[in-house]
This record gives sequence, structure tokens and C-alpha cells, in this order.
Amino acid sequence: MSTNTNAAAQSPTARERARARNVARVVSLAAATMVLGLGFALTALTGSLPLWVQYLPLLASVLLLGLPHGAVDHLVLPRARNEPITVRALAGVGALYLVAGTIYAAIWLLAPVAAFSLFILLTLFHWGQGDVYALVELVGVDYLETPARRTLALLVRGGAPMVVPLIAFPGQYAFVAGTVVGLFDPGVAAGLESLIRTQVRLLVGAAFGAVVVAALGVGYLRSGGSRSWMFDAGETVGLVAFFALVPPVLAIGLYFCFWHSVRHILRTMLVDDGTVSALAEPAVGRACLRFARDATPLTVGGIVVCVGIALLVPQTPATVPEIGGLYLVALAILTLPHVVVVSLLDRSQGLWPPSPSHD
Ligand SMILES: CC1=C(/C=C/C(C)=C/C=C/C(C)=C/C=O)C(C)(C)CCC1
Ligand SMILES: [Fe+2]
Repeated sequence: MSTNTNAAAQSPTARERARARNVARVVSLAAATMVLGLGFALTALTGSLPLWVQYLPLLASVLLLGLPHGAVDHLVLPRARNEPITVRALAGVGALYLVAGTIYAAIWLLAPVAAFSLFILLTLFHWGQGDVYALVELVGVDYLETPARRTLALLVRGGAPMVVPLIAFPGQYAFVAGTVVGLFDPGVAAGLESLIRTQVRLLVGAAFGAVVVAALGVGYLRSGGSRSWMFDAGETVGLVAFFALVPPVLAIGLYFCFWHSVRHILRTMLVDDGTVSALAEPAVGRACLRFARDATPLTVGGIVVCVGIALLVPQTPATVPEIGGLYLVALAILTLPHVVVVSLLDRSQGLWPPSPSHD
């Protein structure tokens, strides 16, 4: 069997594609502005919200944009490559999820601290690669044409959510790490204190600061301070300030739903002819319905994985932070194969290695 949903619709024209991309640009900018605005406003107005309230955006991501953003992984590669969606292609992605997910679940059970550290590095890479796509394809930056510069941009954009809270909110960082690792090994949580030792934080902070300065500096020299550079620099400063000031559980929840997931969903929409035509009209509602149709079955699958992991962990979660921790473990397990799919998508779309057409 082979179903090509792209073939069913008429192929969009170059003008429609350009219009769809413009709509995607506006939507991603609006969502990013909302993330920063909401985070700063909530923090300024309320000081610090009760912890269970801070968990709400993260927990809402089960249905709201978060899990769904990865639930079209089985469709994106054939669509991006203009190939039919065959049973073979679907089975390949299914097998990838099964094998990578099972191996990673075993690592969580056997070595939870290593599994958590891998999760932080994986998220840094993945959220960074998502933003490199947005910078190149949506913003249209003119200074990321080499692998080295793209790597710097990836480290800046992925480092902001993973590194800045470690420096600004070490206690909460260690608390979240402790609730996650504690689901597997209650005794080990104290060992995570080393994570927040001042020297470690200063070293990591200094390295991240150097990367930000290098990335923005090289971009400035290459672009001569172009509009797209100013946009990139503005987003970077905004993100660093956001993760330095907004309590991290709230900040990560808002960022995951409305920054990373929105951008990736737009990316998946731009490889599907049906949603491209809808966006170009612009019938954003229709594009969203089409995406929701595609993402529903495997969002349900993702929820089943969450339930499976709840049954697997030695400690039954009882509090909101423990439920949040459990959800993070499920996200970690789903993220490993998701990163493989997105990295293949990066290759297909000429983002990695940078193709000359993106210069
Ligand atoms: C919640 C939280 C943390 C970790 C969040 C992570 C690692 C989320 C990853 C989500 C992914 C990978 C989603 C899929 O794209 C930190 C940084 C420890 C700081 C304290 C709050
Ligand atoms: Fe993702």
C-alpha cells in the first residue's frame, strides 16, 4: 500500500509556498513574543507562582502542541523528500521509536543520573537544531552558511533553556533533577548537589557566555549588522533574559509549547502540500485542523507511552513535581528517536551540511 497525501492535493505554486512561509514567519514570531511577554509579565506581577501552577504549561503540553509536535514524525520525511508514504517508511519510523525508546528506557532504569545528563544534552542539541531551522528558513539569516557557524547558533539557542536556569536557579534545577532521578533511585538525589556547585556553575556559565559572544560577534562581522542579525540578537538576548528571570519550570513549559513546538509544527506544515495551500490563503484554522488530524493517532500513542512508563518506574508518583518528573522521563524516551527523525529532516532540507542554496 502507498498513500501519498501530497498527491491528493494540487501542488502549491512557488507564490503560494512563499506566502505560506510568510504566514509561518508571522505565527512563529507572534508565539515567541507571547512566550517572552507572558513569562516576564507573570513573573513581574506575581513574584513567584505556586509550584503546581508553574507545572501547568509543561503538563498541558501532553495535548497542547508538545506531544503532538513529534506525532507526525512518521509523515515528515517522505513529505520533505516528495516520496510516497509507504508502509515500509511507516514501519521504519515505528522500529526506530521502538528500538531507541527501549534502549533509552533501559538506561533510565539502570543508570538514571547518566540518563538524565543525556536528556539535558539531547534537549540542548534538539532545541538548538530547531532554532537553527527557524533562523535559516523562517528568518532568512545571511550569516550561517558554514557548519561551524550553525554549530555556534545551535549551542546558543539550545544552551539558553538548558544552561541559563542552571546558573540562575540552581536550587530548582537540582530539585527537578532530583524528582526525575528519584523516581528510579530515591537515594541518589543528594548526589546531584554537585550539579549546582558554584565552581561548576561558573565554569558552565562562562563557557556559555563565550559561545553567545562568539556567535553574535561572528554573525555581526559576517552580516555587517543586517536586519536578520539584529532579529537573531534580539531573540537571543530575550531568551537568555527569559531563562535568567522566569522560574525554570514555568519557563520551560511555556518555551516547549509555544516556542519549540510551534516552530516545529510550522516546519511540518511547510512540507505538506495540503497545509501549504491552507496557510497560503491564509486559512490557518484549516491548516491546524489538518495538522491535528495527522497528529492525533500518535499523540494518543505518546500518552500510552507515558502510562507505560508510569507502570515501569519503581516509585509511584504522588505529587505534581513527581508527575511532572514522570512526564519528563516519557518525553526523554520519545525525544531520542524524534531527534533522529529531525536530524534526517535537517539533512533532507539541506540544513546539515549547509547546502549552497541556503547561503
Ligand atoms: C523542566 C525543567 C528542566 C528540564 C527540562 C527538559 C530537559 C525538558 C525537555 C523537553 C523535551 C526534550 C521536549 C521535546 O522536544 C530543567 C532544565 C532541569 C530545569 C528545571 C525545569
Ligand atoms: Fe522537537
